[in-house]
Amino acid sequence: MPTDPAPVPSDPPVRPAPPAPDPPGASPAPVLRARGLHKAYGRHRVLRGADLTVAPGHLVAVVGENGAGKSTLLKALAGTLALDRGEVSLAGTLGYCPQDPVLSGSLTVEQHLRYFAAAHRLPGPGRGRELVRALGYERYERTPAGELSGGTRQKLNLTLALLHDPDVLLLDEPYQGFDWETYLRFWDLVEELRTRGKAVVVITHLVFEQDRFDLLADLADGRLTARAAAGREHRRVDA
Ligand SMILES: Nc1ncnc2c1ncn2[C@@H]1O[C@H](COP(=O)(O)OP(=O)(O)OP(=O)(O)O)[C@@H](O)[C@H]1O
Repeated sequence: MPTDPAPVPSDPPVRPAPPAPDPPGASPAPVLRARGLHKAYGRHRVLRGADLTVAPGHLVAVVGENGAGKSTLLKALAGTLALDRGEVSLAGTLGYCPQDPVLSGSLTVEQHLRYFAAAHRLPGPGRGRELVRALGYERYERTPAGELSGGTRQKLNLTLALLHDPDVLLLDEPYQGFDWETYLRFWDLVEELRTRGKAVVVITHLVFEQDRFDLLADLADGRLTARAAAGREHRRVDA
């Protein structure tokens, strides 16, 4: 009688190979990449093929004339505005601080921290309280947002964007209304994020601050070009 063939041992499960480490000197993979962004409002073509690549730990300034489309670009990167064409890819979590704070006037600062912490499934408002202290407005924790000054509302706006410690932070003129002390605290905070490998994209008009940034991306005619330190040479920012 023929005997059953011996069972063939099955192949060991195939595991995906771990990602190869970056070779020394190689640039890290981008955490945010935008390609060929197009956006028109009616017949007004605001973005016309804008490209942007942001590496972890990089601080990028988006500059440009009033009406150049900087806020439109940031909304498109944040995914809050539908593009006509183009692609945005994000490798990580996102925090977005729009120009106009989206706060509930009747809720206190503390209540905002709690609600947003719950929305992000954080264990509690601990990180929010740290940020409130870092930006120096802890005396307003029990004040309803509707009674805060413009600058303090902006601090709360920034705190909420940072609450979940995002990998990429998009800031639309974040320091409008900040006093000098808060402005300095803001930059300390950004430096701390950067040293932890977080990427930060800031719309700014403060071009005298250019030494702070890894890249100064100039938006004109719907496209971004990198402004060299001397402010003269331009190249595309999709390297
Ligand atoms: N929802 C909208 N509908 C129609 N036009 C719009 C809309 N939002 C922006 N625009 C127009 O698109 C252009 C770009 O606006 P955007 O706010 O993106 O510019 P910006 O560079 O951020 O300006 P600023 O420096 O003044 O803040 C402007 O001409 C603006 O009037």
